[in-house]
Amino acid sequence: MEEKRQGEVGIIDKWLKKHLLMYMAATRHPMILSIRDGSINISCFKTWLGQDYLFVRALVPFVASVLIKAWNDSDDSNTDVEVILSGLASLKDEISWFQNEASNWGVQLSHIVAHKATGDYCRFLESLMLPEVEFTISITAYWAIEVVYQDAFTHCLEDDAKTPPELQETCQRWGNDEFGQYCQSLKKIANRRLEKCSDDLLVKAEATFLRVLEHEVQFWNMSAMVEPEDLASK
Ligand SMILES: Cc1ncc(CNC=O)c(N)n1
Repeated sequence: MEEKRQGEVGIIDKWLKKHLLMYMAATRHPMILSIRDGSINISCFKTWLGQDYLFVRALVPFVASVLIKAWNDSDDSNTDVEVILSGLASLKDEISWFQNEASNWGVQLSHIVAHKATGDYCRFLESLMLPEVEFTISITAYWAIEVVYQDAFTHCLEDDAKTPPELQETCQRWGNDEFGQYCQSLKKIANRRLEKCSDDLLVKAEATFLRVLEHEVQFWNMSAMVEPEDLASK
């Protein structure tokens, strides 16, 4: 039987256990904890909003490249393509949400300049878009990118969280059940590919997972910095 027996852990769960500290650094970053306990400085949130808008726009061609790889090499490409396509489609809605949210907070998106962490992360996405990067690697990266936000923002919506009301909608964007299900679908595709790939590819995929976590930590670190113009106005 090829099917995994119930209770048997997949490769990704083994990685999560092995790299728990790194995973927690990305999903329980001080910036997330400050949203959850209500102590967040709103100018950090605004920095994050503008920079994440740039990141999400760069995510579109990356997800499109994952889609093409699913179409070309997946062993179960019908369902894989459908899953990835729904993620790609929802990015359109997400970009509109950023534009609307930015206007509500008085953040001028046309004036946003990428900080180093944003540029580094976008260049990493570009490197993964190259045709020679295998589908197994790119779907693993895609799952990791999504699950960090899903896990982090779900944490901000728990019963005992003191997330400020004006940030709840943001947390809902990534902390809702449907997005949780979506991340599970990506995880299933990635696990299926990882179970049957070569040892060499498995090592590469694990390193890619860790690099996503590092970029996520750097991205939160950057967001937690207050913009110079915000300091000047205090
Ligand atoms: C830096 C970063 N990582 C992951 C996500 C979540 N994916 C799409 O929205 C995001 N928005 N930003």
